[in-house]
Amino acid sequence: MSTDILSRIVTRKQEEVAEARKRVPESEMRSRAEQKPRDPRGFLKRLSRPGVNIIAEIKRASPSKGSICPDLDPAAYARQYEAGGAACLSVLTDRDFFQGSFEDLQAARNAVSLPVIRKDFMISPYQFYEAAVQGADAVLLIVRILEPEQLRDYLQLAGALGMDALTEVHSEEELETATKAGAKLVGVNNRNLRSFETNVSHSANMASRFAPDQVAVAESGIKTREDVENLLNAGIHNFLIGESIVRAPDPAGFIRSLMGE
Ligand SMILES: O=P(O)(O)OC[C@@H](O)[C@@H](O)c1c[nH]c2ccccc12
Repeated sequence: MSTDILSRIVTRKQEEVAEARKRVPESEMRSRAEQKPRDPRGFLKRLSRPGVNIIAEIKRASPSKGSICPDLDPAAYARQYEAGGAACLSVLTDRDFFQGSFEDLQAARNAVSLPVIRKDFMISPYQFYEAAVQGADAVLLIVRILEPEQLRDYLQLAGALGMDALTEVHSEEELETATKAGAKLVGVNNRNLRSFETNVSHSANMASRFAPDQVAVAESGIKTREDVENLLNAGIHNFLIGESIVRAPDPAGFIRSLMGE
C-alpha cells in the first residue's frame, strides 16, 4: 500500500484527542472518570470461562472493507448477539475510519448485560478517562502503536479505572513485548494493520507462544465454524469476530453455528 493507513489513523487520533481536550480539559475528564460510579461487567472474567467465547463486534465500516453495514442499529444488534450466546461485545468508537461513536457504545451496552470493549486506537491517557466515563468494561491496546513504557502505563491506568485491557499483537516480537509489560489478556490479530493482509491461521500458529497464565484471543477474518474449530484445535477458545457476524442475515443464529450449536 502506498499510504500507511495505521499511521494516518494515529495522526488523526492525535488531532481528535487535542480537539476533545479543548472541549473538556484532561483534568476535568480525569475527575469525571474517577468519580463515575462503576459497575464493571467483567470482560476478562467472562473470557476465562471454558468453551467457545465470542466477542461479537458492532462494525459499520472499516478502512479495508469500506461500508459493511452503515445503518445498523447498535442496540438491536447487541440484543441479537446476546441472544446468540456471545460472551462479550466489541464496539468501534473511531468515527473517521470505522463510522463508530460513543453513541454506539452506549446504545449497545444499555441494551444488554454483556461486558463491552471500547475498540479504538488508544494513544493518550485522555481516551482512558473517556472510556471510563462512557462505562466501557475494557479497552484495546495495540502494541504496534505504543512504546513499551506506554503499554505498561496504560495497562496500569486501565486497571486503576476499573477496566480490563485487551492487548493486541500481530508478530511474535510484539507478543514478547506484551508479555514483558504484564499483559494477561492478549489478542493476536490475523490482520496486519499495515498491509490489511489477513490469514486466519496466523493466531493458531502463534498459540504455542503464549504463557500459561495468559488468555488468548484470535482476532479478525473468522467466518466459518471450520475456522473456529481449527483455532480450538490450536488451543484458542476466545474469538473476536466482526464482519461475518454483521453481514449474517441472522446474527444470533450465525453466532450459535460458530459455537457449534
Ligand atoms: O471484522 P473481522 O475481520 O471479523 O475483525 C474483527 C476485529 O478483529 C477487527 O475489527 C479488529 C481487530 N483489531 C482491530 C484494531 C482496530 C480496528 C479493528 C480491529
